[in-house]
Amino acid sequence: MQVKASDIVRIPVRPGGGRPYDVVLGVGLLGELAETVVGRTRAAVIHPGALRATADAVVADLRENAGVEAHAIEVPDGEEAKQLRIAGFCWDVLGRIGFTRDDMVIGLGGGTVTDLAGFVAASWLRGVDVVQVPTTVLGMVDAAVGGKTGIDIDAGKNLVGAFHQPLGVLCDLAALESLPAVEVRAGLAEVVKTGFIADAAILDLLDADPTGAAHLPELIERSIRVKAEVVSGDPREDGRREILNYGHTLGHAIEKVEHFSWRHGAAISVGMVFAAELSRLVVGLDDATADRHRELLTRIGLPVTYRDDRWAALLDAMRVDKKARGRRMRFVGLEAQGRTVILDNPDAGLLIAAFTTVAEGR
Ligand SMILES: NC(=O)c1ccc[n+]([C@@H]2O[C@H](COP(=O)([O-])OP(=O)(O)OC[C@H]3O[C@@H](n4cnc5c(N)ncnc54)[C@H](O)[C@@H]3O)[C@@H](O)[C@H]2O)c1
Ligand SMILES: O=C(O)C(=O)C[C@@H](O)[C@H](O)[C@H](O)COP(=O)(O)O
Ligand SMILES: [Zn+2]
Repeated sequence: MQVKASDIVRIPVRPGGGRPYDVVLGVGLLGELAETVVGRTRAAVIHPGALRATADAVVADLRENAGVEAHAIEVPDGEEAKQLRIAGFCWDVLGRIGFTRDDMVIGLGGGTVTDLAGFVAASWLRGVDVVQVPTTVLGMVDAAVGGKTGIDIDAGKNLVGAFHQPLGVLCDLAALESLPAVEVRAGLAEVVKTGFIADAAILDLLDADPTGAAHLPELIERSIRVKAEVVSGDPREDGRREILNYGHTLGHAIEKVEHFSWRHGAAISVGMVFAAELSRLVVGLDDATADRHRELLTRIGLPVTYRDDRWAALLDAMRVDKKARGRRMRFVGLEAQGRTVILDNPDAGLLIAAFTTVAEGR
């Protein structure tokens, strides 16, 4: 997708008592990376195969313009990267190249790679610096910002990880030119989430152009601003940050049941429709807002239904969601657009009723 944006925008993230950083958004920013590694001895650029050429260019730039010993670490595409085996491979490489505490990891790729690179940085020597360079819409608007890092295990999505804030986030909109449309749509799911939980203008922009093309820089900037504000106030998810999990309880369960073959954005699209229906049943979310979920996500081209024969497995998966406490399942719900509420231990019958509205016979 061709993206035009004239200015460079810096969005501050001030995570509690932690180190402040900026999310930098603009076109042609990769050159800024060298400045962030000057003075270090080594940098490791973790990237997927799809971005090999970009990673090679970054490595060459860091060697020539920052004078560091730069290494590319290629990992599998997509969710395959978020595996213990792949984290182990990255640790092995860091060990082999003698990576020390003042060296720097760079996560170059979509949300899967920024989650993995962040986790590798959080765990290597108990924590080294990471700069995130997201190259998907989803990575820019959500995954690379806020320091949630992690990997998947058989028991579920993101169950092993750490909070580890990056030193900075560089969103080069030029990267999106090679991003397939299906990945843009997946990223728009998190943008829609941000619209429903916080910024109504996002929903209006997407209503006007559900491809996102006409307003992509503005949609990305608005979403990052919301995420930056939320994680600044609650970096370790002690409370308000949970709102960013809207649609994720069922969404993550679908990802697990589908053995991580669904795109994250597609799964949380269904998850948001479910959360809206549950909100309609439990806290009286108005019909127009609830219906707007299905309408808008469908117009974007995201799924809003899921097979009806997996409810038991989905329930099991939802019980190990990170928001659960003891035997109580907890969901992020909506009382109205922009007004989130925790739905604490909803009645089992209401959960099934909400699921019925997204269930599709096989
Ligand atoms: N940590 C967080 O706060 C957070 C937030 C949201 C999502 N996530 C995680 O993010 C992941 C999803 O991220 P995603 O949607 O970016 O998927 P992804 O990382 O799998 O990227 C999608 C695909 O696009 C390719 N790609 C990436 N950039 C490209 C480019 N510029 N041009 C062409 N191809 C490119 C990738 O190789 C991959 O095949 C999930 O694992 C999800 O759990 C994390
Ligand atoms: O940043 C957050 O906080 C989020 O919840 C953002 C989500 O979009 C993202 O998918 C996140 O990885 C989910 O986290 P988890 O704690 O539910 O694994
Ligand atoms: Zn998400």
